[in-house]
Amino acid sequence: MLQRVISLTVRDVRFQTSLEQHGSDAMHTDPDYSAAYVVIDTDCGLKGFGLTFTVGKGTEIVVRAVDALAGLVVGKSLQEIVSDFRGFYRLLTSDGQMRWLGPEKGVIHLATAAVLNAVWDLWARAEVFITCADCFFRLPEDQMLKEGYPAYTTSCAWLGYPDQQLKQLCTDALEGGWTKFKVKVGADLEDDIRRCRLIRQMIGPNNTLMIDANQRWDVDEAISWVSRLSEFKPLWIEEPTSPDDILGHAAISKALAPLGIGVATGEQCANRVMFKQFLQASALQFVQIDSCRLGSVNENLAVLLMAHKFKVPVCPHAGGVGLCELVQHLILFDYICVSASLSDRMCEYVDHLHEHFVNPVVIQDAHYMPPKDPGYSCEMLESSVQRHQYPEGEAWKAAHEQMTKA
Ligand SMILES: C[C@H](O)[C@@H](O)[C@@H](O)[C@H](O)C(=O)O
Ligand SMILES: [Mg+2]
Repeated sequence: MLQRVISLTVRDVRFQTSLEQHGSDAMHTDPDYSAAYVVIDTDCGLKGFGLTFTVGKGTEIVVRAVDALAGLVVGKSLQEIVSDFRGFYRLLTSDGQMRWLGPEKGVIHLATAAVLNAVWDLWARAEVFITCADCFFRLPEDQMLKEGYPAYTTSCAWLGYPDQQLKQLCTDALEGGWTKFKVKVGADLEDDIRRCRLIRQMIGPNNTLMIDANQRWDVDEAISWVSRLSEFKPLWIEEPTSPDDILGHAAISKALAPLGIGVATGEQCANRVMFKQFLQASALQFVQIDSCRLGSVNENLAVLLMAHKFKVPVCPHAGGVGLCELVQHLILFDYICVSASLSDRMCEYVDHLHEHFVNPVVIQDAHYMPPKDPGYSCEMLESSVQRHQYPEGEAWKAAHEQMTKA
């Protein structure tokens, strides 16, 4: 058997996280964590699972884009794909007609990520992975197996959470061994001051605080707003302004450096070319790769190598639905094969929706423990997919009925 791809299906799967304000921030006030979920079937029965993350409406557009790319995958053998993976990547991103939709940005690139994530999953399941015998790689690998990769939590302080909930979640997280916390900011300065003060008081001076504005400000506004929050000693301000404004980020970085605050960005950084310029312009101090925004493992590896060259730490964006499951592979690769450093490095963790995965992430003592099952860890439980498929799944039918009653 050639492991030839015989079909590629994609489904629109959405979770009603907005009901309880999970995932809310200054720009995305009612996110329903969602995925365009891809399954690749091969002639030998082996399957590959992939997804890209979205926040609700519009997932159907990503689904259509995946459908449009499917013809480039179906009929190919896995061998044909991986023996020239660069060529295959270019086939998906450089189709003479479809590249007009990007190139390598927006909906079409999210779709590319979903497809390629499934191809990587298929490849990983097909191969018996050979552990690196080389003693340099061996050491970091053993360390990861024993201790795991350090994580930080964003789950305590979504923007829509009331103070009481924030306090409770923070207390629980501290008890659970968490030492690094991210707080959403950017909608109202007085609220931010109150919430940051509360969290800083609870976590004490030695734990780490990060703040995230999700692109809410102009450049000057970002500098003055964050300066007002500097007394709470955040390690970074994340996405202070438009994700495309490289020189704006450089100006913010320069202005905040004397306050000891770095700039982090990447969850909406369109592609490796943008990352290259961010790095060249000293516009970020923390690289936040994203497993679904960039073109899967292929493009993320390019960014990891560039970050290493520029000596900028990588702290991946995760959370959403399935992002933790995916990105743990990338950050482990970064540590074992590229950076071998944990200095200023940590991977985001968000405590939602893991129960819908066949092999959910394992967190121990605020660390990601290396996944043991073959593949890219984003196979969802079929029962969850069916229940949450939009709009026909039971979860959505029930929601719709409730809305029509009200
Ligand atoms: C809408 C989402 O929850 C975002 O708020 C989230 O990705 C966030 O920016 C993060 O850094 O985790
Ligand atoms: Mg963010």
